[in-house]
Order: sequence, then C-alpha cells, then structure tokens
Amino acid sequence: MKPTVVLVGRPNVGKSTLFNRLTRSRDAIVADMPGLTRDRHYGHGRVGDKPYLVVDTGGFEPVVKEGILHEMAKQTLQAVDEADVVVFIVDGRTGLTAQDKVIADKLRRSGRSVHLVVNKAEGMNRGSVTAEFHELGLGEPVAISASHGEGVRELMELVLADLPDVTEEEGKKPTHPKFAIVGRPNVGKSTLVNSILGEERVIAFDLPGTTRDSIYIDFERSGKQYTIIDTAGIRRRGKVKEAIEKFSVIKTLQSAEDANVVVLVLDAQQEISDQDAGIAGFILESGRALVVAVNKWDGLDDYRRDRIKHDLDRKLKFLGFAKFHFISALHGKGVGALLQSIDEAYSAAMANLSTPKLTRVLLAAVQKQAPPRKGPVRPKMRYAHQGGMNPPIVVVHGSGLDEIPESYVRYLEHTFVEVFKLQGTPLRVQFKQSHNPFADKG
Ligand SMILES: Nc1nc2c(ncn2[C@@H]2O[C@H](COP(=O)(O)OP(=O)(O)OP(=O)(O)O)[C@@H](O)[C@H]2O)c(=O)[nH]1
Ligand SMILES: Nc1nc2c(ncn2[C@@H]2O[C@H](COP(=O)(O)OP(=O)(O)OP(=O)(O)O)[C@@H](O)[C@H]2O)c(=O)[nH]1
Repeated sequence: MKPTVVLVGRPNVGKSTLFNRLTRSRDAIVADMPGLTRDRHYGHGRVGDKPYLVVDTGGFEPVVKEGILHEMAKQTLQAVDEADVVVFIVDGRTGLTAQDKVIADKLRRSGRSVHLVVNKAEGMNRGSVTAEFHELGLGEPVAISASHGEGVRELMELVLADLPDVTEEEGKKPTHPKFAIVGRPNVGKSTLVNSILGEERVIAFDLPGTTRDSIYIDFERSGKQYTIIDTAGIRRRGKVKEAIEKFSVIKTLQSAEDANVVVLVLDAQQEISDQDAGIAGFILESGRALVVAVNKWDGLDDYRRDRIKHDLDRKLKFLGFAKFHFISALHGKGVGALLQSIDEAYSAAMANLSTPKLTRVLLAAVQKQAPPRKGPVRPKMRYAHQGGMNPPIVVVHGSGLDEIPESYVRYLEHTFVEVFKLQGTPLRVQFKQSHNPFADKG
C-alpha cells in the first residue's frame, strides 16, 4: 500500500507551498477534466519510483482566533493518526514559537514517525537556521525552501527511506478483481457489502481491527474469485452502530489505491454533494477502474429519478468512462449486474493490447484526423505500444509530439477505448519522442 505522508504545522509556515510542489507533476494528468472537483488537501506524489499519498492539514478547520492554538484541530489529529509519516513544518524566518511547541508535544505523544522541517531557509546558513529547533526534541531538523524547491527531494527521500517499498508489490500482476467499496457516510456501503456477501459471511469476518485497517474479504461467486476491501466493515458490530467514526478520506484513498476496481457508492435520495465529487476526483486521479453504484433507487418516483440522473450528468461528467448502476442494496436489487460490471472493468483495466493492433488503430485514427500542426514541425506518429496496466497506458512514438493539444489526446484515448472495448477503466495516452535521423537533413 502507498505510504501516507501528512504535512502538519501552524498557519503560514508553507504547508500548501510544499504540498503543491510535491503533487504538481501528478496533477497534470487530469489537469483539465471538465467538471472535475478536487479537494486540494489530498494528492499523489512520487520520488524516483516511490509513490506516496500526501495530505495538507492546513485549513482543515478554521484557525483558532484568540491566543495560541491549545489543541490541534480534530481533523488534523485524525490525519496524524492515520499517517505513516508526519512532516512537521516550522518557519525558519519567524523562529521557534509557542504554537510550535504545543504541536511538537502532540506529535511526540502520537507515537508516529515525525520529521521536523525548517522551511523558508533559502539563502540562510543551515546550521544556524535549524539550531533553535533542536529544543523540540524531534530529532535533527532538516532545512528546506518549499518555494524555491531547495532540499525538498532530499527531504522526501529521507521521509520515505524507512518505509516498506511498494514498487515491487505494485508490479505483481493480479489474478482476480479486488474491489473497494467507497463513498461518503451513510450512502449504504455496509448494506451493499452485506448484500454482496450474504449476512452469515459478514458476521464470520466481523473481526475487531484497528481504526486504520480496512477488512479484506475473499469470496467466490458463480465460480469466480473476488476480494472485497471493506472500509466500513470495522464499524459494523452487531445491532447498534455506536459512535459512528468520522469519515476518513485517507482510508478511502488508500483502499482505492490498493484495489484494482473501485465501486463508488452514491445516495440517490440525497443531492450529489461536493464530497461525492471530491471522492470521484481522487478515484479518477488514482487511475483505477470504476463502477458507480447509485444506491437507494427504491422508493423514488419517476420525477426524482430523472432529476438525479440529470444531476449525475452534470456533476460527474468526468466519470464518463464508468458504468452507472441504479441499485437498491437494501433489497438486493441490481447487485448481480453490478458484479458483472466489476468483472468487465477489471478485464478492461488488465487488458493486453498488442503492439501491431495498437499501431494499426493509431495510424487509422491519424489518417482520419491528423494531429494539428503547431509551429514549423508537423507531428508524426509512428507506432504505439502498451506501457502499463490498471490503467492501460498507450505510449505513442513519433516526432514533433511536444505540443499535441489536449483535445487530440482525448480523441486518441476515445478511439483506443472504443476499438478495444475497454468499458470501466480510464486509459492514458503518453508520447515518446524518437529521434529522427533524417530530420536534420533537409
Ligand atoms: N521565503 C519563503 N517563503 C515561503 C516559502 N514557502 C512558503 N512561503 C511563503 O509563506 C507563506 C505561507 O505559505 P503557505 O504555503 O500558504 O502556508 P501554509 O502553512 O499552507 O498556511 P495555512 O494554509 O494558513 O496553514 C506564503 O506567502 C508563501 O509564499 C519558502 O520556502 N521561502
Ligand atoms: N431505502 C434504502 N435505504 C438503504 C439502502 N441501502 C442502505 N440503506 C440505508 O441507509 C442507511 C445507511 O446504510 P449503511 O450501509 O450503514 O451506510 P454506510 O455507507 O456503510 O455508512 P457509514 O458506515 O456511515 O459509512 C441505513 O439506514 C440503511 O438501511 C437502499 O438501497 N435503500
């Protein structure tokens, strides 16, 4: 599973500046999806071949108005609790403050692994800028400049050094669908898991766990093997749901990363909320295959059904690649069809796309509509091969491919998806310049 790095610190120390720097390159992938809403607190980062999730806790809750911050915001504490590593940022220009001490104390008691980072250190002597922060008792402070990008890469290498390497695990080819049921509180995730597995099964697996673990359940249906990742499972204990735990975006993201198919559950009896769209945005960014379950479809008249469909069209347009199912988890309606779509999405995400066929499809697409010329060089696309799975990545080789417009990339994506019938997974097209030995000669 990808490690989660949580950025903590008092206001104005540079958390979001660092966050933006860590997540910038990844954002480009889904930069201009129409309608996509993303919560700018959660993102994907990578150092070398090590991927991680990063959380900016700044602005999670309104800043306490008077006096020093006596208590870290609840949401921040939850994020710290669910983190693999905490990066605690202080301001090298302001120097050590009382608030820093309060936060340091909380972090020390959290038992998490903490890296102390002194930001805004550009043009300053490393030794002297970090000196006073030793007093926080969180080990050797690391000096960086988030806005200038100094020391950031070294910092992330250090932060990730002690964590288990996930790249090897990622490379393993899965053998069957492993799907995560995600969605905001109360949409019916537990009910859906029950409906898929059958009551007895769930009770048998209803093991107490720690708050941060999801439950993984293997099951068989119609002779086929599945693994379900149940993020809600831990809360479901017998009759009464005591103290419903706070919704965890981190847990949702982690389980989506770990799955090969995500089932996003929505509540048809409520409006599609910003939180729904936010979760949908993360799933899109993760590149996972997706099936949408619009739950609680029972008890709605035609007018309301039309309205919700309209609402979905408008707010979740960017999930056009996914199949939508209108189900009732409570009455077990539509659950079989949902599983079929999970199978289909899984196969699409894991499809083997042969180089000759990809190349044929590419050349036919180019023939039908050539990439627009920009500047003096005409883009030339020569061949395509598969560069990855889950999501399928098609690497197009050629020359003059620097400035292919986004609309043309989408055109190619749609063409590959249609010809290879890849329902339920996003597909990405990447370009690779090959040096053309004849280009300079005339
Ligand atoms: N000189 C200098 N300024 C920086 C650096 N990093 C961030 N800043 C500035 O510090 C200010 C606060 O940065 P933010 O990234 O918004 O800080 P934050 O911790 O996210 O603040 P909150 O959202 O209020 O918690 C901005 O004016 C940044 O431009 C740095 O490395 N050097
Ligand atoms: N009418 C109707 N109600 C449903 C359906 N599915 C679930 N519910 C109800 O919605 C409520 C929430 O269901 P849960 O399965 O606990 O939802 P959850 O998403 O697991 O909720 P959290 O544990 O808070 O994340 C319960 O009262 C369910 O009985 C459905 O298909 N139709």
